[in-house]
Formats: sequence, C-alpha cells, structure tokens
Amino acid sequence: MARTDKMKLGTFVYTFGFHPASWLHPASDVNGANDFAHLLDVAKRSEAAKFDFMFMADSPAAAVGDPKALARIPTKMNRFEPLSLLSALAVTTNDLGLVATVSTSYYEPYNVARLFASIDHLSKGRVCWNVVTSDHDETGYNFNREGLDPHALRYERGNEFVDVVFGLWDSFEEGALLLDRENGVYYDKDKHHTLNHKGKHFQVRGPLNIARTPQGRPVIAQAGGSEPGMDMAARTAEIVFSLASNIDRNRAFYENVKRRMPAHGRDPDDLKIMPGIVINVGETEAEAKAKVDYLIDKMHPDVGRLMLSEFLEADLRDVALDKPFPMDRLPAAPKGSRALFDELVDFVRSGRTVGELIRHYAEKHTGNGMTGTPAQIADFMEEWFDTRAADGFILMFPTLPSSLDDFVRLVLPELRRRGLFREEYEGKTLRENLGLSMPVNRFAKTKEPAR
Ligand SMILES: Cc1cc2nc3c(=O)[nH]c(=O)nc-3n(C[C@H](O)[C@H](O)[C@H](O)COP(=O)(O)O)c2cc1C
Repeated sequence: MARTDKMKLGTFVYTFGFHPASWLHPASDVNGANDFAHLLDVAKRSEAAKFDFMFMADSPAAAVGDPKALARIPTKMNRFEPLSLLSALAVTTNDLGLVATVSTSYYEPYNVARLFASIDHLSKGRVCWNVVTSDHDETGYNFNREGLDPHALRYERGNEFVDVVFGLWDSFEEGALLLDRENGVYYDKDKHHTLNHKGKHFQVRGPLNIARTPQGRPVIAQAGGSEPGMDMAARTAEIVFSLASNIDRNRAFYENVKRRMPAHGRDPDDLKIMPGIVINVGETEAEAKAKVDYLIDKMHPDVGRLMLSEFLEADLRDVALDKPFPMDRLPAAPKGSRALFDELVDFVRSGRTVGELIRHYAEKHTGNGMTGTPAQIADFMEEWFDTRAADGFILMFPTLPSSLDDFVRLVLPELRRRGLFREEYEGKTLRENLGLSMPVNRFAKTKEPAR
C-alpha cells in the first residue's frame, strides 16, 4: 500500500562535510571547526529546507593511527563537544531538531539526563540523544580503560544506563509545577518522584533537578546494527540511523527491528528508520560523477589507508595500492561496527586491490553512495521509502554547506513535487514533527485513578 506519511530528513554533520577531503574543497570554510557561525549556517540552511533535524555525530576521543595521515584529516581531531554546540544552537534556531551522540560507556546517567533535559528546555522541545556504546578503542583510553569494553558488556551497561536516564526524566510529572505564590508552594510533592535505582552498573537515587521537559522526554536515536543493538533500538529508540548497504538488506533490517517492538509494548510507528546515505547530485550524471571524482582525487592515499585501517581493524600503513587486499591482516572477530566491516570485506573478497577499496570506500563511506541527477536520487529515495527500507534518511553531504545547497536546490523540489516531503513544519517540537507519541510518565501511569 502506498504510504500517506512523509519522509523524514536530517543533516549528518561533520564540520566540513562527510568526505574526508571536504576541508580541501575551495567552497568549504577552512576555519569552520571552531567557528560557531559556520555550524549555525548549516543549521539555518537545514531549517530553511524544513529538515527534521541536524545530527552531530561524535565520539569522545581524537582518532589514533598514522600521524602523517591524521594530520591530513581534521574531522575527529578538531571538533566541538556536541552538547555545548547544541546549547548554542538551541537558542539561535527555531524549528530544527537537534541531535547529538553521547556514549553510555563513558558518562554517568545523571549527567546525561540533566544535560539533555536542559537542552530540551532551552530549545523548547527539539533535542534528541543518539545513544551509542562507542565502537573504537581510542575512546576507552580517555576513560580509565585499555580500549573498548567487550561488546556484550557495553550493551548491558548501555541498556541499564538508558533505563536510569528514562527514570530520571520522569522525576517530575506533567503539571507538577504549581507555581502557587499565594500558598508558597512551587511544586506538587505528590507529582515528584525519587528513582532509587540500584542495578548492576549504576546506583542512582534521583530525583533529577529539572522539570519534565517539553517533549515529555528528549527523543532517542540509536544506530546499533548488531543483535543487541537492534534489541536496544526496539526497546528504547524513536529514530534508528542504519547503515545503508542495499535495499534488500535494509528492508530486512527495517522489518526485523520493528517486529521486535510490540514485545516491548511499543507501536512500530513510534520508530523511524533512517539509513545514512551519501548524496552527490548534479544537473547531469556527468556533473554528479565529476563532483565525486574531484574529492576522491583530493584525498591522499595515506588518508584512505588510515580510514580502512580503522574500520577493518588492521594495520594497512605499508600496503601497496595496486596489490590485492591482504586478507590475512583482517581480525577474526572485529570489535567495532560489524555491518561496515562485512560490507568492505565483501568488496575485496573478489581480489580487488587496496586502491580500488579506498576508492569504493571514499565514494560510499558508511552509507550507500547515491550519485546522479535529481530524478535518479528522488527515485532511489522514493523506492526505499515506499517499500519500507526507510522512513527517511540521514543525509551525509560530502561537503558542507555546498552539497546541502545542491540537494535543496535540485532534489528537494522533486521530492516535494512527488508529495514525499513536507512544505512546512507540522509542529513545534521534534517529537511532533517526527509524528512520535508523547511518552507517559511511569509514575503517573501506575497511579490509582481519582475517585
Ligand atoms: C548513520 C550512523 C551514524 C553513527 N553515528 C555514530 C556516532 O556519532 N558515534 C559513534 O560512536 N557511533 C556512531 N555510529 C556507530 C553505531 O553507534 C554503532 O556503534 C555501530 O553501528 C555498530 O553497531 P553495533 O555496536 O550494534 O555492532 C553510527 C552509525 C551509523 C550507521
């Protein structure tokens, strides 16, 4: 059956764009990493396009690896702490949803609950927490660890972490603030709750010292592709950023995650699956392809080797570009993202060279690289949306803001002509614009009805 709802869209933000060579593009702002004006500009353009949100991907560590290569790729080496940035964006934008990654492996639930609740108030209901357990060893080195904790442990802690945060966000019920000056009572003590959580990983008394937020609680995003990742998403997430490998795999993933939701008492429509896609659009196919080639040619081979080393968890510093990929360097069991690892290994299994893999990766990255004319890109997005491989997309623009502008100028009118994307925001909060239901406070739910 044809869908009647609209596609959801978000801008994926690395400072200069998603492509590792984006900062070398003459249209990018080379000072942008520490310049709020640049990121506000990206936000304003996303908001003018009526996108649902802007997403600050993050990890609490600089990248590690070959220093020669690191010096050529600034993305992870110089960036804003995302919640500080979101606070500034909260008061300088009006409608755009604001999404940031925070890891459950290295924070405390009380801090995270408090930070996001504050930004939900500052933004009047537009914030979303992207819950990650982190997937690179370098994060552990900054937090008293020798690297990443094992995958199962990360998810065990992550699930308990989210439960505690949800519990803290329920500290004040809806309408708990009486603001009664006459009697000198600020809030209703019967609508104020202490969590008293004592679990395996956390002991948190509560309550949280900030009122229930405009969205009831901030929206939750998640991006795990593994079994425990999908379970966590089905239990708690309202947006899932998936790895867009191909339409069949994504349909199966979509179906798989949504099928798990009723067991958690959730309606599958309360979760929007948004694959990350890299968009290269041109007026003609040749123009689009030329944009891809321009950036790939700008990318130094050391950068390609470094990025592959990171995702394939193998040291590729010395490998020759024109030789077949050295399969014997691959780990038996990768610790990080399994889906991306498998996708890249599939590509080289047929004897392709290191140089070809770098080119493939540079074009596709962690998403499905879509290069073409506006009609071709709209066809691609429509098919994924209509056949339920996606409820929308997180758009990984190769360069910011120029590829975002290209998308808005060339693809968005075509999506709107086909009735696939909104003309105006439907609501004021991110939750309303995504069409998500309001969460019910756990304490209010369990109360005896009034007689
Ligand atoms: C579109 C997209 C965005 C992601 N953003 C982040 C991020 O900002 N920070 C992070 O640590 N991991 C990020 N990830 C990685 C996931 O959180 C997760 O670690 C990865 O998909 C592996 O899943 P698994 O742990 O269930 O195997 C992202 C993944 C995707 C597909």
